[in-house]
Amino acid sequence: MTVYNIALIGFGGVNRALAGLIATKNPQWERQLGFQLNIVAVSDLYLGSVISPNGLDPRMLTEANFTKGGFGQLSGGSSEADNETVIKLAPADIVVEATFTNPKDGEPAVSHCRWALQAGKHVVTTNKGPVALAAQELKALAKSRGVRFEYEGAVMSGTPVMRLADKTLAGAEMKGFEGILNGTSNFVLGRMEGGLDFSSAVKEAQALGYAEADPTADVEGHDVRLKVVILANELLGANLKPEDVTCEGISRLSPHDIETAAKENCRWKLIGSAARGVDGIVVGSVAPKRLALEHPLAGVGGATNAVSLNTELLGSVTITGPGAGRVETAYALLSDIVAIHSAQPSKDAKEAA
Ligand SMILES: NC(=O)c1ccc[n+]([C@@H]2O[C@H](COP(=O)([O-])OP(=O)(O)OC[C@H]3O[C@@H](n4cnc5c(N)ncnc54)[C@H](O)[C@@H]3O)[C@@H](O)[C@H]2O)c1
Ligand SMILES: N[C@@H](CCO)C(=O)O
Repeated sequence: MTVYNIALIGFGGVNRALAGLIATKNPQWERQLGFQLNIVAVSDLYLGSVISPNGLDPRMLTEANFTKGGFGQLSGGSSEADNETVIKLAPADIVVEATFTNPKDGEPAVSHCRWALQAGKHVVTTNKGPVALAAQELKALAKSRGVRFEYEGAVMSGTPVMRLADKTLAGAEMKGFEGILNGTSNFVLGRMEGGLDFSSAVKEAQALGYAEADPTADVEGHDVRLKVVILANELLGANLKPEDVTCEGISRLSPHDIETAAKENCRWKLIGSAARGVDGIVVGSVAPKRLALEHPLAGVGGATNAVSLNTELLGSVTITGPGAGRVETAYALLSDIVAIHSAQPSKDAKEAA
């Protein structure tokens, strides 16, 4: 049986949900996917760090109500988060990075990924910072160490937009994309259309686990800007940086704007897009747009995301699905591990060699 030892960096909504899935689904994964996951370390800014080479009980991790520094009570634990030691020294095959997204320089998550890859460990992450700001460096580093850097959950949560484009639409010649790429702002717009005020709607999105630690990133469009950068660089071969993408969020839309649009059979949506111009240059933008109700993106509600990929050979292909959520995003991490598993000879075979 293949068992991947994993180290969780960050133990908030997403990594906790992954631990919860491990607690119940390992036997099923062994049958259906050919592997089980074993958590050998966790490090969290608030809770501290713990390394346990034989593995930690995932149920205990998710059900214990740890308070600040609580990992210090566990065998092999410390009340301080020593990410560097955990990443470099824990006997993990895969480091799962799910700390806060830092839209400015991606740190400390970029360093977390770098340390792991340098140590010959695969990295799976839902953190947009390292992917938007350092993907080229981290992909090259992974290649040089014979490991993988996977990040499907950085855009559209567990909805597989990047693998769809990379694998299933290979050769279709991508020209651009446009879509709803932030679950929180889409949820907020829908709740405001239902009469709720802006800040109550944001609070609901936070309680449901959709929002960033600082929800300003969601409602001011900064989160979508990172996703536009990621998709433009991945799908269109661009080399965009966040400052190359114009950005306006939804915070300036008033209840009156939303009401007026509804009366005129329209709906506001926060749209992220990028396209290659005739000069070959890729241009990206984030802005609220008033869409007629017949527009394919107008009916996308709640935290659901949708993106239409404009291809040369197939025309427009739209993928829609969850754009945020704890379990939905934990699924993205699982899908990354499935990709790692599929791409390499079995761990058992390597050990036998
Ligand atoms: N929640 C979603 O729907 C979703 C979807 C896609 C991507 N993401 C991304 O996934 C990541 C995790 O999301 P989440 O919802 O679990 O966030 P969260 O805020 O619930 O959890 C983040 C955790 O990371 C810990 N942390 C922060 N900085 C740290 C550091 N330097 N070292 C160790 N621990 C640190 C925090 O204490 C917290 O427990 C974020 O980058 C987010 O942008 C989230
Ligand atoms: N805060 C983000 C999470 C997914 O990246 C959103 O609401 O879409």
